[in-house]
Amino acid sequence: MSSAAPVRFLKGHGTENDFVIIPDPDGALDLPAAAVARLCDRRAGIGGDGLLRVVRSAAHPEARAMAGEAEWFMDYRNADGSVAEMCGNGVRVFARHLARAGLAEAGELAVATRAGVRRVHLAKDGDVTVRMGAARLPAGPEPSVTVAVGGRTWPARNVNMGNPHAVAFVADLAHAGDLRTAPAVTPAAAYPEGVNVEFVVDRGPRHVALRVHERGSGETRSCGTGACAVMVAAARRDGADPAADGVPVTYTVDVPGGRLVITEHADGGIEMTGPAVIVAEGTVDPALLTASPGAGVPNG
Ligand SMILES: N[C@@H](CCC[C@H](N)C(=O)O)C(=O)O
Repeated sequence: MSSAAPVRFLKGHGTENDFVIIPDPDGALDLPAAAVARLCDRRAGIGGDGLLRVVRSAAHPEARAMAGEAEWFMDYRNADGSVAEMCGNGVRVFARHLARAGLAEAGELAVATRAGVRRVHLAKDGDVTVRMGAARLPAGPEPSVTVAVGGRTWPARNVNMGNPHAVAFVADLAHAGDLRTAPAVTPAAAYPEGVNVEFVVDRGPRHVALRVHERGSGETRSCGTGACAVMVAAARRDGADPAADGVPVTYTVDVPGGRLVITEHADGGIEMTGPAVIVAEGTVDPALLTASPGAGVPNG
């Protein structure tokens, strides 16, 4: 262990989309992309699909304007260290951590994210519900982008949940292959900041299942924003549009790591319910945050 003070962490997941949680209330930690990637490394670090830094909104330049509405800012990073606007599973786990740590009351809670303030409802135990905001997608029922893996291509819907998604309905989830590399999405100009790609099959009426390749993380066991994007794409495909019909619609979305239940309301707002679990906590050797790439962390 290096002589600098150890850094506290927790580990949590939502439908097995797993996160390193770093409490940093005053925004005092230097967390460059390389340090985040080392913390998320599953062999040489703690391991996670992403990292949730827990910072007071007032202490973070990107969140200061939201401080009156939401005391805490979810500074979300992907496993490669890149910054993302929003993480749907992450925000449930973030809220669970706040309540468990006595930093927020169970019940209604606002969390600042780069995509804006998200309202969370959590009981002491059990599932957590998040108001995810409205989806943004091109008008009309037609897919506007194409996803390709191996020799196969599919039409896909461009759905923005604060972060970008391409949703492709496929005959079999196995057709997505091993997803070790990112699927090709065209036109690339539709996603100047990169894209998360969801592959979807039907499981029954208003019930679908997905696999996802996440921007900055690779294939994960779940993606909350992705599941919301899938729900909206499935609803439009099925002829349902609550903002136009005035009738809310609910889908069950199975992910490799569990199940999410998602409702689109008549005001366009999307509500997602799913689990959020903290599984461990401890301290990290601060050398992990400063080690040069490939150097590893010295023992002792
Ligand atoms: N797993 C998250 C999404 C995390 C961000 C994503 N990889 C991106 O870069 O947009 C979720 O649960 O929504």
